[in-house]
Amino acid sequence: MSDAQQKGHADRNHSQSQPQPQTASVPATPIRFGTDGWRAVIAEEFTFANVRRVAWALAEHLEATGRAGQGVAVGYDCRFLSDRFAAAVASVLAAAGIPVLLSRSACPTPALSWAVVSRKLGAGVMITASHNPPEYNGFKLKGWFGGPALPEETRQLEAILARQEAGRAGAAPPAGLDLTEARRLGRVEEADLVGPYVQQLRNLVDFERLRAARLRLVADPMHGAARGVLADLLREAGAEVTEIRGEFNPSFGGLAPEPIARNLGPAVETVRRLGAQAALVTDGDGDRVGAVDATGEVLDAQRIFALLLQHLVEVRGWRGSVVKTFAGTRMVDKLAARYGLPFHETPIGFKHVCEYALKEDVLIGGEESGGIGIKNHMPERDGLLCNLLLAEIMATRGRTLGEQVAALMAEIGPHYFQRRDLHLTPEGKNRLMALLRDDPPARLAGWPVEKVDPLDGYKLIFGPSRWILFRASGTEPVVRVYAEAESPEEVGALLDDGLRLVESATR
Ligand SMILES: O=P(O)(O)OC[C@H]1O[C@H](O)[C@H](O)[C@@H](O)[C@@H]1O
Repeated sequence: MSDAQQKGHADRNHSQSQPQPQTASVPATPIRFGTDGWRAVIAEEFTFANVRRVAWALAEHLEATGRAGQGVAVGYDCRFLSDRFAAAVASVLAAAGIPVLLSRSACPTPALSWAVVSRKLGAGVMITASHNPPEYNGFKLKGWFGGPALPEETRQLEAILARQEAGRAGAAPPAGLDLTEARRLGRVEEADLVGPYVQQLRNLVDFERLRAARLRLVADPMHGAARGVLADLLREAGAEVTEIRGEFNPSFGGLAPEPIARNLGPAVETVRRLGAQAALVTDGDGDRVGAVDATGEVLDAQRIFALLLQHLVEVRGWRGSVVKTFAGTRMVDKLAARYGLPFHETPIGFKHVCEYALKEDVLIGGEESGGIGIKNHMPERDGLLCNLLLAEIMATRGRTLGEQVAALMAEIGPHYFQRRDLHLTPEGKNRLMALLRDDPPARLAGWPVEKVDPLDGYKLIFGPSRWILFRASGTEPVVRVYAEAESPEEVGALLDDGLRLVESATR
């Protein structure tokens, strides 16, 4: 990168002796990276001392992999103290002699990722707990390619953390360099990460087509890091936009910033009241997409994934393989087969999609949770880009999203989906998983189980269009039960019977 990086690199050898260790107790629970990064409750486990520990371990990891000199981008979302945690990360990395590009303001996660890719940095750190409730914060690690660090990399980082903690015997990690001093030494450079990212989105989306359509839209960033950014882009694209939940509000108005039906009441209400053509929604850090149709019905990410795949192939004429994680809809399998595209299914976590994107030409990769990434950008989810493409679909087809889904289902068959999140005790969770492993039911809701797939949790499969999956979340203390079938009633029946199974296993 810039001079700052160069200087920081040159200073690196002298820096190890500068930071002065402070004394503090060892964290009660070991720091673990879950489905995507380390998440914890603010002030309980997510403390400045622990954030510094993770940053210090990251510095060692980057030295070991030879990427330290390339520098690290550090960004943050709109959560409580996120800017301060990001500054703590920057100061520790700077103390280790690593050049840091620190975001000047809160930014969406894909903007941070784009900074890593476009400036060819060694890694990225995003302070965010994504879609989790307001009491959480987190540390997402991005690899040099912009996407979530691969499983092997997070394992190495955890191992370094464990070793450093054992060796440190109660002392806190170095406090880091004072930021003013770090800036003076050229080890920390502050920059606008949003502007260059917005420019990249302009290159990827058909703004002319959007301008001609003059859509009426609601933009709902859920008080998250895409606030202002998505709405401004849509306005630039000629849409008449009403932004809701765009104020800075680290308590997220009492709803978790996860774009699923139970949190989308305000978007549904606004679409209905204004007669808008859709609401386009992003999660707390802008890497997930959600939407509400003109009818006020929530469009889940399964349908969004299918619409985007269809658009990229049929309208853009793009090709490449299709990757979905384990809870993804069968619509995607069907479309990949219909278009003759290679198809892969992975465990949950976009890092697994990234593994494919790094070794082959992936057209689109995505998840039930709303994290979807496309080719010609970066191997990373991008909620803003997906929303702009949804607008592009409406503009191209001259239809609402709901009408486009209906047209698609008329071609490939009906697909309905629902997810329930259950708060079980750790023992309850273990008993449920043991039952599914050792003695899964032969039937559920009247359908015979054809296969049990243990790729991530346990998926009971009933033919080509019905399944139910039981799986422990890696980011929240819940067990998720996902089901897909041919009608909402069938999904309801599967979930009811699935929940009875959970009850009997955990009683
Ligand atoms: O179901 P969970 O383990 O909580 O994971 C849900 C999601 O969490 C994070 O957002 C990850 O980045 C995603 O890849 C994953 O799909």
